[in-house]
Amino acid sequence: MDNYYPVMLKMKGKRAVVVGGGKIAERKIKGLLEAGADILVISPKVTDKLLRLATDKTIKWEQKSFEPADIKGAFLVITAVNERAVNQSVQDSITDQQLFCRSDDQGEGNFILPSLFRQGKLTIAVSTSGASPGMAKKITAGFSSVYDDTFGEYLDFLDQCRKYIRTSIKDPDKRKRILTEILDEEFLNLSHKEREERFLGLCIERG
Ligand SMILES: C[C@@]1(CC(=O)O)C2=NC(=C\c3[nH]c(c(CCC(=O)O)c3CC(=O)O)Cc3[nH]c(c(CC(=O)O)c3CCC(=O)O)/C=C3\N/C(=C\2)[C@@H](CCC(=O)O)[C@]3(C)CC(=O)O)/[C@H]1CCC(=O)O
Ligand SMILES: NC(=O)c1ccc[n+]([C@@H]2O[C@H](COP(=O)([O-])OP(=O)(O)OC[C@H]3O[C@@H](n4cnc5c(N)ncnc54)[C@H](O)[C@@H]3O)[C@@H](O)[C@H]2O)c1
Repeated sequence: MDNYYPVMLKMKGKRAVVVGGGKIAERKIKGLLEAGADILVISPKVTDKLLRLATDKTIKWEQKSFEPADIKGAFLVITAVNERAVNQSVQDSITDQQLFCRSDDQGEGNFILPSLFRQGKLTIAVSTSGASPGMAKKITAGFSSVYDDTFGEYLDFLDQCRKYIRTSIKDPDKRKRILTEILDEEFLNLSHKEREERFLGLCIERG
């Protein structure tokens, strides 16, 4: 089997159409919302949560059965309908340029979704290539004890340091050395102030 090719998609403002408004659609929409997508749901019925999101205009909902015109111009389409024939008609309407996930039949779409763990800027995506979504979920659940809030703050610190180094230190070897040194575990357990002091010290020593 060919492996899937993992990517991190920019979805901000991009049209994502979700066909179906049940439990599975709700779960897929959660991830799309976190990525700032422009979400349109096509479904005769939606869950209470999706109804609230539609009422406060966080998502758009057209209360109707699927028709091919609904996905025209969409960047990404997910179908999660409890009737195979409807999911098939969505698939039949997809163009070669559209990203398409078919929730009831892995082999038929051109992408699948991983299970996600997020902590600040850290995202860990786990896929079993469709072998066992339940196992993917079990694996991601294990990361919460390893990467806590402190790690999220540390990653923000690394982000700031990297931006500073990229503009202030011209020598690529020095850059690389400092960027490697701030990955040392000792930094994780320092306070924000202590981290900044250690970092500036390193820049002076190595720079
Ligand atoms: C990871 C996660 C992400 C998400 O949904 O956002 C996700 N499924 C999750 C859970 C889950 N899904 C299912 C169960 C019941 C147990 C079981 O069947 O094993 C559970 C467990 C549960 O709900 O606890 C049933 C199921 N799933 C698919 C099919 C159809 C098929 O296999 O063809 C059927 C049978 C439907 C039926 O019976 O008719 C297909 C897919 N599900 C995928 C993703 C993609 C592969 C991911 C991978 O690489 O492993 C893929 C291929 C396409 C896609 O949907 O993207 C999410 C965990 C979220 C979290 O982390 O909380
Ligand atoms: N990929 C996954 O992670 C995963 C997990 C479990 C189940 N599934 C599969 O996903 C599908 C959806 O499951 P669910 O539990 O959300 O079902 P559900 O019954 O809760 O929801 C189905 C939704 O489809 C809508 N619908 C019905 N006919 C429609 C039409 N013609 N046009 C548009 N919308 C229509 C319904 O109004 C409803 O909102 C099922 O096929 C299920 O087997 C996928």
